[in-house]
Amino acid sequence: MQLLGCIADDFTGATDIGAALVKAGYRTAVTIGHATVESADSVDAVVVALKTRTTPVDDAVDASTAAYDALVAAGADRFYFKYCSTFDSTETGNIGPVTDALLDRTGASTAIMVPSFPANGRTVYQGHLFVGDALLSDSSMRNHPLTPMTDANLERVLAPQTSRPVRRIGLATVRGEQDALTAAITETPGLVILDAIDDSDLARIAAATPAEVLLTGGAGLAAQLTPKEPREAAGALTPTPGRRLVVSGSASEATRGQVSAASDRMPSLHLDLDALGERFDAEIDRILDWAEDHWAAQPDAPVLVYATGSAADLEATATTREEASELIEAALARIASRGVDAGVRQLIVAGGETSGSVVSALGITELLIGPEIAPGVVWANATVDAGPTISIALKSGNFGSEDMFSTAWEHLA
Ligand SMILES: Nc1ncnc2c1ncn2[C@@H]1O[C@H](COP(=O)(O)OP(=O)(O)O)[C@@H](O)[C@H]1O
Ligand SMILES: O=C(O)[C@@H](O)C(=O)COP(=O)(O)O
Repeated sequence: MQLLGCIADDFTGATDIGAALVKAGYRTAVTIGHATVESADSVDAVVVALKTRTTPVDDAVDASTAAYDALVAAGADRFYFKYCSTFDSTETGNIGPVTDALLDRTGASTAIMVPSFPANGRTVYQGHLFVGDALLSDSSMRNHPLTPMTDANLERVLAPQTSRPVRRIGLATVRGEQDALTAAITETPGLVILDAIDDSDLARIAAATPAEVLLTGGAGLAAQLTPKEPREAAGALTPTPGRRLVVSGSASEATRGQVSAASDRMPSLHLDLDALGERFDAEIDRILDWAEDHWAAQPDAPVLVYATGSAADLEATATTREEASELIEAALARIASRGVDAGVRQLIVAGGETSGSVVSALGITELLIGPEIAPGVVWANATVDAGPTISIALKSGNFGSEDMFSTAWEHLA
């Protein structure tokens, strides 16, 4: 038996890697933050979705090692720590500390660090992470509300987060002889950052990395792994008919473009943080009444509730960013859950942290991966609080085409 155990540091990342593994031919289960992996016997990979990207280091380490233990109990014998393709982290973690803890737990001496995701424009060259044609530090990630990324040099970002040596392997070695690449990966213990600028680089890295080395990175590398017995990629899901809702807590550039495109095409409501801060419950009631009017008038049309439409919104509140972000996540989680009570069966959630809050509020424990909407974004089916099944798409901040809030529904058909 060979079961790949993946630990994802946020929920959008979990569906991102789940989709990549399904495409690579793995039968894959995505479980939400809980330790029992019920379907392990019938799958080739299990992804445990955590919400540890921005939690305190100790909490992230505890949750990740608990997930690791559950995966071992389920029979996993190879491990993958999935973090963001833009290496989202703070000065203290959590990429370095979680990698260290997983190395301690597995007994492996080496971890490869491979955030590249070429299909979404994330590439690593000379140890520097690019987003499209810009260095990470010149991309919109520089202004992320929770994990601003102001340095594209991955060695410099990672070194303060880990107690182990950090080194890197350049593109010439990645593109050279496989044996030499394997030797370069394993020659000394530590965390090894690898250059990769297209999928064939990732395929070479996947092929050259021995099974005992801890895999870490974005979903791009996962798409190049090969299961023992490759299966056909997942087919279409059976969508549940019902109302459609988009909740967006993401402040990322791509989401802002999607919000702006959607405002011309569907009823859209911008969260009023001051009103939420002063009278949370009454404001949620008002938003649900507003949505109900639109659903009643046009049952198939989606409605959008969003936190940030422009970069200026990030500065516009009287509260601190942390308070604003907590308020937004709480509000969108409540709106999604009240929406499901009101008949929403097709739901898009934009933002990784936001997805964590919404999925937890809905009591979802497992996601069944379905059709792709865009690279890294998929529909999944999930049971809400042991009640209705809904189709849900967890959209990472910077993924998806500009019109996806109005076109994603077509992929469910
Ligand atoms: N206008 C705003 N002011 C403060 N925080 C915000 C604002 N808009 C969004 N946020 C917060 O920023 C975070 C965005 O993170 P996330 O949901 O992961 O989105 P992304 O996938 O774009 O990174 C969330 O915690 C959200 O509540
Ligand atoms: O690897 C990626 O880029 C995504 O899977 C991801 O983790 C994105 O995070 P959010 O932008 O916070 O959704």
